[in-house]
Amino acid sequence: MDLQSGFERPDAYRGGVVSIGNFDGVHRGHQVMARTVALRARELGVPSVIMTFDPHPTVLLAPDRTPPQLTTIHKRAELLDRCGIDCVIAYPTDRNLLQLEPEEFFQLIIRDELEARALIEGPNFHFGHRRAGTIDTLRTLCSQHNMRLQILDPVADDTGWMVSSTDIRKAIAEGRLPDAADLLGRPYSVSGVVGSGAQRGRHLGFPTANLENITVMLPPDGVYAGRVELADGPRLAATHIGPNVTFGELAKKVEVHLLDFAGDLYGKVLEVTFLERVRGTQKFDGVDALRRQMELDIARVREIAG
Ligand SMILES: Cc1cc2nc3c(=O)[nH]c(=O)nc-3n(C[C@H](O)[C@H](O)[C@H](O)COP(=O)(O)O)c2cc1C
Ligand SMILES: Nc1ncnc2c1ncn2[C@@H]1O[C@H](COP(=O)(O)OP(=O)(O)O)[C@@H](O)[C@H]1O
Repeated sequence: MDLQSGFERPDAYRGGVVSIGNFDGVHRGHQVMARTVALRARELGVPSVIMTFDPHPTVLLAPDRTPPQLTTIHKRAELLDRCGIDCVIAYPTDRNLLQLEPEEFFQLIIRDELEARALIEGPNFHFGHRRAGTIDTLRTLCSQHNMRLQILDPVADDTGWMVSSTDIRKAIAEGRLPDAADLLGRPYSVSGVVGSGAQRGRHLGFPTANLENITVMLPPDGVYAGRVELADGPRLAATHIGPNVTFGELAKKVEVHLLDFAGDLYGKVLEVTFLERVRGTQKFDGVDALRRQMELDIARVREIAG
């Protein structure tokens, strides 16, 4: 799969079946769209293309209202690849792009740059300056230019509600990780690079890999059951998010204790899933009390994730 920052290698995307959107989270609705794009492209023998934006347009338009991201651009590309997408364009959002009127966006991006053969979008697609372009605008422009357009039905959750990145963010913010997983079609996960901490974990009997450089949303402080995929197979993971209040620390950390594992993880990239919240962060009266609780946490992780 080809991940491009902007319009770098036109051969990989020109003349394809295209869908444009943020695709943050690549949730069940996005997956249906991406698979439909891939299927139509195979039928026509052309590339399947997703054009997305990195950063999210609201980073420029309303930085204080920018929602936390659910997926990095690399994770988005990986998940879209699994849906059969050939090329992901991560457009480095700039003011010029956001100023384009819907008709200009259609002409300059969809026709001149992408040379799209067909477009596939969801029912709430908007495009151009101030999101002025609607599905109706798009229908008119596509029929004027003889371009095929397919609008997909919304994908709903069990209660009939449309799956959305907003609801997934809400579920994660409230610690409802099983609900987030239902909407995503997989457990929520974050990736980080293992850095060094206070070197206390090994003395507690529970070494923890401290994950740094996490750029996506985190669930609320507390302990989580999950898994980590290592080169030699999966491991259960007890993850703590929050400050080590028992030791008088204030800095928020994300630390993963891998069950049934011993080895050096420094500098490695780990992706940890969050299956269920076990409890909140607590301040314990000393190391022994914390250790006893961590033993209970780990037993719980085995029940949930094992
Ligand atoms: C499963 C688990 C639960 C934890 N729960 C708490 C907690 O409730 N309160 C707290 O202060 N620290 C908690 N911690 C964090 C420990 O204090 C931390 O791992 C330890 O101080 C080691 O820090 P270090 O990695 O910087 O050496 C938890 C860690 C794990 C792995
Ligand atoms: N079961 C394990 N889970 C997590 N990390 C482990 C494990 N076994 C060994 N390690 C290694 O030990 C390090 C953590 O030890 P710790 O004493 O908590 O130090 P630090 O404070 O630097 O995180 C991890 O970064 C990893 O390299």
